[in-house]
Amino acid sequence: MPSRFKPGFNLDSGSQIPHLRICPSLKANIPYAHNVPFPPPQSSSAHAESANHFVKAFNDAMQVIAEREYVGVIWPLWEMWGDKSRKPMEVVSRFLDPIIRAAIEKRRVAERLVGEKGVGKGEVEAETLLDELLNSTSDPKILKDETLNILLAGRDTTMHILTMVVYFLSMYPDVCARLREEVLTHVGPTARPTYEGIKDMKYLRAVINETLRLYPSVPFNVKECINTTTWPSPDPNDERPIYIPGGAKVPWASILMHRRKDLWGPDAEEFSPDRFLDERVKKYLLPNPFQFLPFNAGPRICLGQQFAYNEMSFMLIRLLQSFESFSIDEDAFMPDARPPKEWASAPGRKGIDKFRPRFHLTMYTSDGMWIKAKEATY
Ligand code: HEM
Repeated sequence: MPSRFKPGFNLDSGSQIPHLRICPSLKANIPYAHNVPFPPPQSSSAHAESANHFVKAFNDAMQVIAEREYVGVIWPLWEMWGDKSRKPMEVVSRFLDPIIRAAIEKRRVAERLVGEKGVGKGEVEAETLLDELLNSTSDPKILKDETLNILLAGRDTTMHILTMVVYFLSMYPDVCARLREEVLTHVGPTARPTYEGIKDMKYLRAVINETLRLYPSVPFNVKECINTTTWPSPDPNDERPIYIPGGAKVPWASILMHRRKDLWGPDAEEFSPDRFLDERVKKYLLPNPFQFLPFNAGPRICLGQQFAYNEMSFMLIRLLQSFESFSIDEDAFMPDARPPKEWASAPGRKGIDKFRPRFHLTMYTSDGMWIKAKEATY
């Protein structure tokens, strides 16, 4: 890992989705900061290029979809002269379609072989998400939709939180040192983290949760009310309920709820992982667990929640085994990815943080997060 990151790295776990294994994108070029004087020559292999185009087109398509959400039901008027998602989706399809066709073909061959040996269909061992999906269908459209769905749900969300954890570790070296101590005590400097071991790492979970609280990957959400209903008034002195007509769209923002001082205490804007471990749990969180909703709740709760915790923990343990501290490389940020100067005097995180958050369907940092990492000496 350290050798790959040698000249400075842009943490983009999204390009390393091991569970999907649909794009061998580690072959794609690692991005270099705009101010690196002598970036090493970039690979121009066909695969590197198509993986880069795919990532860009996928992001562009999400931007279009997010804009449609902002505009609301009249979005088709905005696209009277053409479907804005068409071009990026063509690039996405050019990348994905051959992978899906190859997977279907591979499955056909495998099933023919197991059939000849007398083993039934559906018993082909699934190694990847696509393999698993192929156990249920060979319809290329469904396979493509499901793959893209999981790519969006499972890549950008996890990528954002990993990026933000590393950002917070750079901002708060004491948190980094304590977390690294936990990693070395529980896992050691080189051993492979296990599911059981990760479960015992309370501080790691607290760091991830505190990051999910302050910068949730899905900061805004909107649900549609199917039937007319009423909600209790949020004002305890007002007994009159709020009328919600059937079909009404109800937007809500976990990022605002997660930072409310009445719900989290006077230090709600501070990065303090201990709030998930000390007396603040009893005081603020336990009486009202629904105030912490990075994965939403109820029947549409994130299906990948546990997977995500595990994946992020694994990645962070591996990172902290290799590196002992991090610092933000402010000069490496493109000028428009830095927070505007006037934000410095703003209250709360806006005045503290050193990057400019962006949002389409999920949160992200434009131009990545530029961090310097100090290699571990143990
Ligand atoms: C930090 C990581 C993640 C966060 C913060 C996150 C957050 C969320 C949220 C807020 C929703 C609900 C959206 C809504 O209200 O409609 C959701 C849904 C979903 N997530 Fe995640 N997610 C994460 C990782 C993952 C991963 C790794 C996967 C799969 C590998 C995944 C799969 C899904 C799926 C399939 C849904 C849709 C569930 C449904 O509509 O019934 N998520 N996620």
